[in-house]
Amino acid sequence: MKFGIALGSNLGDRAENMQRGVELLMARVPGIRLNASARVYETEPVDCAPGTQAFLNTVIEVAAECTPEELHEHLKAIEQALGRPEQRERNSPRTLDLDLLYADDVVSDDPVLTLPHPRMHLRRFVLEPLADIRPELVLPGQKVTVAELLANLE
Ligand SMILES: Nc1ncnc2c1ncn2[C@@H]1O[C@H](COP(=O)(O)OP(=O)(O)OP(=O)(O)O)[C@@H](O)[C@H]1O
Ligand SMILES: Nc1nc2c(c(=O)[nH]1)N=C(CO)CN2
Repeated sequence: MKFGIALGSNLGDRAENMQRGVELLMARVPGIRLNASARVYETEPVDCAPGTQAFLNTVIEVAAECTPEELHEHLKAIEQALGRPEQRERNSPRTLDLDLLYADDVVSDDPVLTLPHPRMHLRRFVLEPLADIRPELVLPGQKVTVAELLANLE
C-alpha cells in the first residue's frame, strides 16, 4: 500500500527533527520503502497563538505492507520518541507532527484515523509539498487533482 505522510516541526532543531523522524520510520516499519520526498518549506503558522515560531513542513510517500492503523501507531510512537508530550493544547508547538494523509484509496471516518486526512485538502502547508511529488493524485472524495486543489486555494 502507498501512504502519504505530512511532517511538520516548529520546536527545537526543526530540520533535524524532520530528518530523524524519517530515519526512525525507515528503521521501525518492516519492509518500508521511501517512494518520494517533497522539498522542505518554511511556512507561517496556521491557527496558532500569536508569536508562534514558523514551521518546517514536507510530505513523503512510502510503500509498506502494513495496515493504515499499524502505520499510524508507528507515527504516534515516533512523535513521542522525538519528545512530543502526549497531552498538550491544540496546535501548541511541536518537535514533530506526523499526519497520515492517505492510504491508497482507503476512506475512513474513524475519528482515531480519518482517511484521507480531513483537513489536508484545505492546507497550503500540505498541498504545496504534496504537489511536488504527486501533482496528478486525485484523493478519494475529491474531484480534482492535488495540483488543482493547490491552485484553487485563496
Ligand atoms: N489521518 C490522520 N492522521 C493523523 N491523526 C489523525 C488522523 N485522523 C485522525 N487523527 C487523530 O487526530 C488526533 C489529533 O492529532 P494531532 O495531535 O496530530 O492533531 P494536530 O496535529 O494538533 O491537528 P491536526 O490533526 O489538525 O493536524 C489524534 O488523536 C489522531 O488519532
Ligand atoms: N504552517 C503550519 N501551521 C500549522 C501546522 C503545520 O504543520 N504548519 N500544523 C498545525 C496542526 O497540525 C497547525 N498549524
